[in-house]
Amino acid sequence: MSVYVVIGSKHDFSYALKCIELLDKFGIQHRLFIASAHRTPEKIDEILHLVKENHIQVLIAMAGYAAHLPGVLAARALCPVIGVPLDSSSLLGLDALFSIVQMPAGIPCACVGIGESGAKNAAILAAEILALQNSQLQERIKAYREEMKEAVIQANREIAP
Ligand SMILES: Nc1c(C(=O)O)ncn1[C@@H]1O[C@H](COP(=O)(O)O)[C@@H](O)[C@H]1O
Repeated sequence: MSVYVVIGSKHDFSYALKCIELLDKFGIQHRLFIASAHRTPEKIDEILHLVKENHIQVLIAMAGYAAHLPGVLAARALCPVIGVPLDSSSLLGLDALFSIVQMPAGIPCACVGIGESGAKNAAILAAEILALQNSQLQERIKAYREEMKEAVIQANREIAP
């Protein structure tokens, strides 16, 4: 049970961390790569080779600007790819969002929201996909939701004890 996380630049690292923190919480193994469909197409080949060799079931790809990285990975890998649009450009992630979400029919790329919450949701969505075949992981997702619920209940107690 392992997920590869690919970021388009070292400058995207803080978003990758948010995602990886949650993958760790769910006990999902992961490996992080920095690779760009534009700048390092050879590195993409290398990653895709590892995806196949290691039977990776989900890929998470994060990029800002014209975010071709998730779509290129989706075109070449058979497993689901979750794209995370990042707000690194002056268009605040709208450019990346459209690049990821508007894939032509035939090559889907899942797309979560822009930035940090998207990075977190990508990890949770990956966990949900993997949990289809793993009841222990399903239990961890349930526990995570319970934790969130508790946090809201606690916050209510604090404002209206
Ligand atoms: N969108 C892509 C791709 C790609 O799609 O191949 N490669 C890098 N990038 C993005 O460019 C932004 C600026 O990168 P730099 O800060 O390195 O110039 C990053 O947010 C990266 O994800």
